[in-house]
Amino acid sequence: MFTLRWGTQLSQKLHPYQRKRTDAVPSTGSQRTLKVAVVGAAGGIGQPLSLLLKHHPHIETLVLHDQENVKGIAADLSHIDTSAVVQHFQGPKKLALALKGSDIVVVPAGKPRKPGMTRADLLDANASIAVAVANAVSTACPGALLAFITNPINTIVPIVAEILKSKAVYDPRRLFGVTTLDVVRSKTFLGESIGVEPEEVTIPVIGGHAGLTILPVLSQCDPPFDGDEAERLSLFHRIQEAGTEVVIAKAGRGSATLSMAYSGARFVDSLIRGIKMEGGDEGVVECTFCESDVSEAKFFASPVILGPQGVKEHLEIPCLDDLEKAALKCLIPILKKNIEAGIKYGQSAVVCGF
Ligand SMILES: NC(=O)C1=CN([C@@H]2O[C@H](COP(=O)(O)OP(=O)(O)OC[C@H]3O[C@@H](n4cnc5c(N)ncnc54)[C@H](O)[C@@H]3O)[C@@H](O)[C@H]2O)C=CC1
Ligand SMILES: O=C([O-])CC(=O)C(=O)O
Repeated sequence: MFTLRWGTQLSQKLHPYQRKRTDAVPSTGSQRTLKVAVVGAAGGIGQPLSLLLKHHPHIETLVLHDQENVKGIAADLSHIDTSAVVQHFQGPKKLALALKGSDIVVVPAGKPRKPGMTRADLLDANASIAVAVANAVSTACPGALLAFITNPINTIVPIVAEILKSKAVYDPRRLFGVTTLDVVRSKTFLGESIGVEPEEVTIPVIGGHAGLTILPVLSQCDPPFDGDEAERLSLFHRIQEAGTEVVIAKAGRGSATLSMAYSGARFVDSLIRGIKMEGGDEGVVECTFCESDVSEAKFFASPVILGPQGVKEHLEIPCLDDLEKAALKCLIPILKKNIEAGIKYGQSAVVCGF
């Protein structure tokens, strides 16, 4: 029978640079206790993401929210023989009600790219969605772990932080931009290149989630990638431009949805394993875009250990080789600019009372 591989198999192996921990608490078992909400559940990512989450052994209630009608999607999912209860809500007026008491809110709501667009071009269309979700979270579930998939991630996450700050509910440990797809792609492409199963590959991907801000740390790949400089550069470029590869292939019908749903489900699974303290000695490690002081940028994608409150510990930026050091130097000013745009947008949204 087909079974999804939740838990350690679906997540990354221990990173080579990760410290062993001694304060881990044993698994609390597999009771369904959690309420997880998907905002944008009718979309290209939202539907397969919800399908994957319907199978999760710890999810008791799966909430689907969208501005479009999700009643049919909820009816469809509710026939699957797993016991997560599916609820559905439509429209902005129902958003706070939908999110009430959620433990995790994952947000794939928003416009995707068309060929010729950058992720930054989505800001005008998607920023107000992020503001609306942040406002609703602040009253309905201020303690929830909040994971944004909506692009442009580098700017959306700082916007949300400003809105939550204005409501006095911002906790940097609980706000994430989902960059797991960059790790998933890196594992796949490196697995092909090295000649091993992609599941066997571990590699941190740091920085942000757009073009040059995506920095796959090839030098820390396990098993090692020992391609020559031309091969390294070509792989580096393919990982950075993988989103565009899909946008071009879809020819106007959006961007990555299925690989993103898989990656989003994997990230939610890691958040859940953090909540349930299921990471064993090593803890649950994911690369994610969140506020930290590990770099010169206020928000940065890097490996973190997840726990019940979200980020439990930021791991240091992995050792970089000369190519990666140059890439980091080049990405920091771009990322800072993206973040600054988000802070400005968020602050003006607060002033305007959105
Ligand atoms: N972080 C990442 O790695 C990735 C991010 N993305 C981003 O994910 C977002 C969604 O992509 P797709 O699912 O392909 O788009 P889509 O257009 O297929 O789905 C978006 C859904 O959001 C809903 N929506 C829009 N505004 C809403 C609101 N205010 N409240 C509730 N629902 C709302 C729409 O009705 C639609 O059902 C895009 O911004 C895309 O760029 C896509 C791939 C990877
Ligand atoms: O490229 C896009 O617009 C969607 C995205 O973020 C990705 O696939 O990495």
